Amino acid sequence: MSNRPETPTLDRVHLPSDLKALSDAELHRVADELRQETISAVSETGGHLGAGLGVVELTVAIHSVFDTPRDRLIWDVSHQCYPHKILTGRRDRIRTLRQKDGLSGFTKRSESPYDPFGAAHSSTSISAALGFAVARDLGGAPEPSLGDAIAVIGDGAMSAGMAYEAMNNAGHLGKRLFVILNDNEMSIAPPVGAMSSYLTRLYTEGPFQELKAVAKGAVGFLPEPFQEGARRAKEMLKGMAVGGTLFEELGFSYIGPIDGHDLDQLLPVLRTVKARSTGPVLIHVITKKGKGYAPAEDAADKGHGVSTFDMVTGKQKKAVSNAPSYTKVFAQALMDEAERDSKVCAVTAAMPDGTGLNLFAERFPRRCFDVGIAEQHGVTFSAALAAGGMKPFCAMYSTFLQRGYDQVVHDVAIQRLPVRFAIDRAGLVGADGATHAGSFDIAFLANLPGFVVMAAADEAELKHMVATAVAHDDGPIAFRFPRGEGVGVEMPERGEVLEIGKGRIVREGKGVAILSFGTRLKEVQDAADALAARGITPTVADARFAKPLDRDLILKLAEDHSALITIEEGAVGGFGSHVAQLLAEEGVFDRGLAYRSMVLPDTFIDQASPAAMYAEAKMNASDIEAKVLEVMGVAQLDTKRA
Ligand SMILES: Cc1ncc(C[n+]2csc(CCOP(=O)(O)OP(=O)(O)O)c2C)c(N)n1
Ligand SMILES: CC(=O)[C@@H](O)[C@H](O)COP(=O)(O)O
Ligand SMILES: [Mg+2]
Repeated sequence: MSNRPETPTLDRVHLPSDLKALSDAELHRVADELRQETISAVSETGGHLGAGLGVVELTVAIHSVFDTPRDRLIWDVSHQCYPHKILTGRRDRIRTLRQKDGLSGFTKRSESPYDPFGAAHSSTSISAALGFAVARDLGGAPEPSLGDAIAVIGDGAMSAGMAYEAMNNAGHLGKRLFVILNDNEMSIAPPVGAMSSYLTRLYTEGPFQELKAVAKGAVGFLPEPFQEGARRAKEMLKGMAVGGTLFEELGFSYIGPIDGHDLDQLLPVLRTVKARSTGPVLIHVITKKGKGYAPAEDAADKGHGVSTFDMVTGKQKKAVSNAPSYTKVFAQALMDEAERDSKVCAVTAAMPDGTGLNLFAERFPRRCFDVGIAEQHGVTFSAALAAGGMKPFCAMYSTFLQRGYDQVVHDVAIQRLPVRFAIDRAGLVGADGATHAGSFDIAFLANLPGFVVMAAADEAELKHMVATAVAHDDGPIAFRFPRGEGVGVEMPERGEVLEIGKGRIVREGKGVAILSFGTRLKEVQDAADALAARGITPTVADARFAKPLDRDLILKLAEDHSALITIEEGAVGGFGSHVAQLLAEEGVFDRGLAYRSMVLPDTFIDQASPAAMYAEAKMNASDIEAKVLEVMGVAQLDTKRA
């Protein structure tokens, strides 16, 4: 397979409107070439491969039947949108995916009119499609004017409550709306839960084969698709607990299941629903994640997320690691603790591999719970596990915990329940960009009464924080750590229980103190080394806790130095804001302390490498060095104290 495939038919397609001039036979060729082009592009960029390969035919069919961008097409999560981007005028930039100044790996309103609604967190597509449908019917008509609304949502995303909230509302409103359920029996990991089993039953039981046969032949059910589809679905469900498909109960016409890789099924079904439908319709499409590329199809994760790879062998080019990843350190530390304490248990919301809990699940299957994409439920479930006497570790990415925030406040914090939040992907994450940045958790947790909020400065600190969290039974506690590998520090045999609300001095200096919260500590140390060459020797401290603050340490640093700088991998409103509040309340500013806080800027930073993103945020070692020089300039260093 050459790295740049021959794509004579795809080359004729610059925009979706070009598809309309093609015969169905030519559309088949477009789909085949689009698949090769997607594989080729991702082999150079890395990214989300399997999901896009699974919707190649669906993408061609939707764009050839519907009239995008007037018809609003909304991809749920949108990690499957690369073929869509290739067909919608972005093929010339597709090899810049997920890179600085390149195309986003997700749909993005600012990138193209063919991306009417951005996404990257799951299960928002039906709500968005319904909003467009209602805006259309109310006469809201920005350019291009509003046509149909189509949501494509995966079976994994259908585990989240939000999808049902939207369907409940859509069924009630009865608006013309299309939901395409892309069922590939995969989330990132194999999907879990009763809903997943339900979907499987819809097509694995006998009647599906019958329906499939009807669909394959003369597509005989099409003249009256809704009635026939509904009738068959009901037949299918005879003997099951419910009387019709769940979707019908919610007010949708149900069509399917149909083979999502067969354009001869997809095209007539979509043409028919477009011509005839008046209300909400759910089209249940069966696909294969990774379809058409053996290394993806054969992989356990179906090629969900890959680094750059060799197209012929599928072998991914992974960077050599110098230290264990924070995720692995967390998982290992938690397993060690669980070995000693049978109350330790763990909760993930559809991210077992990403959070390292796949390892925990292998060792302690009864104490590990994958709740599906259901962060809200995951948090409340953890709260009740804690109320029931267990020691739950609710392991979530910072960005996804946002979805469970009310539950964090209402179910955990107010009830002062000892849920342990292991917050992975804290700070800027790189190629996934702004939607996945873990920017806000310090701010949204440290303002909650009774919460303990920690950030690990390195992997040894992370191990201590896991031990601290196990021991802390008096209310909620959170610890955050970033994506990627640690700094390579020596690891303690066993995590040590830290004193709550106490930081540590890392190096003694004078004049300026830098108080770090989290893994910027390494950059701070590098900056301090560089400053030493100029004869400037800042004190460096690791706060460990944003809540409760180490008041003694902070006030002592303020007392002993002329200037204080705080730094954290989070947005304004977090650690630095709490320090500033303390300093103000204690009248320290009145006594002339120069204070600066280094936080993420008040913008959403687009995808790039984490280092480039932190450079944009002005938070790398050179920026810290510059900040020290700046603050020394304005501090008019008190020589007595210096
Ligand atoms: C709220 C939220 N939680 C978790 C994720 C991480 N995530 C991204 S894709 C994915 C699996 C989605 O599965 P599915 O919807 O079936 O799509 P597929 O990849 O199978 O096409 C998960 C868990 C997310 N994007 N959003
Ligand atoms: C689309 C999505 O939300 C996930 O696939 C995410 O990109 C995974 O991120 P990590 O690579 O950091 O696990
Ligand atoms: Mg899926």
